[in-house]
Amino acid sequence: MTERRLVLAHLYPEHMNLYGDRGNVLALARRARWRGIGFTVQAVEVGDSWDPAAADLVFMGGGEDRQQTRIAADFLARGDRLVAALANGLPMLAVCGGYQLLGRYYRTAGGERLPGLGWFSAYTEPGAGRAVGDVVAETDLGIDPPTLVGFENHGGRTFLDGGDTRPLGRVLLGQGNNGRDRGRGR
Ligand SMILES: NC(=O)CC[C@H](N)C(=O)O
Repeated sequence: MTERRLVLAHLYPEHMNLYGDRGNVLALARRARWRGIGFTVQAVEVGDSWDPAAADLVFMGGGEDRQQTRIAADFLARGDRLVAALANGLPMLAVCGGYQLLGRYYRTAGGERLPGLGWFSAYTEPGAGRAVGDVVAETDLGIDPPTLVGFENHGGRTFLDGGDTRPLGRVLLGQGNNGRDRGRGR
């Protein structure tokens, strides 16, 4: 029998780990173990060579503006290959700062514009004050109950603006993408 094995690429674990985003990787590793699936985590930091096509899953966490600014150019340079792999069906979970940089751009609280990969049609502008606290969103993912529960901590307000980009859920509690349209994630 061939051994089943998943390779997860964890992008920028050193910088993009604002509030224990690494826990997502630990949960996936544990779930794989329960199912007898081998699980390898490949950490990818600024300057590391990495071929997205060799990964089965990609994870990227969030970061403060300073950390996000540190990794932004490196992430953008990986854009063509990563977007090609995503278009080819590679699943990616991106939290907050990682998610923001998959849109067209993220503007820091200090006004710097960090270009994103443009994988989906969205942009992020700084808001008045940080959105911090618990979030509950209702999803169409077909899960029972249909609610996702999490924690948010972001200064940026993300707006989905076209194409088939749809939010992950409708916010029942908290701010979500921008505090206005009730969307959360993508
Ligand atoms: N939680 C985060 O990843 C924060 C992302 C970004 N620096 C913001 O404040 O909006």
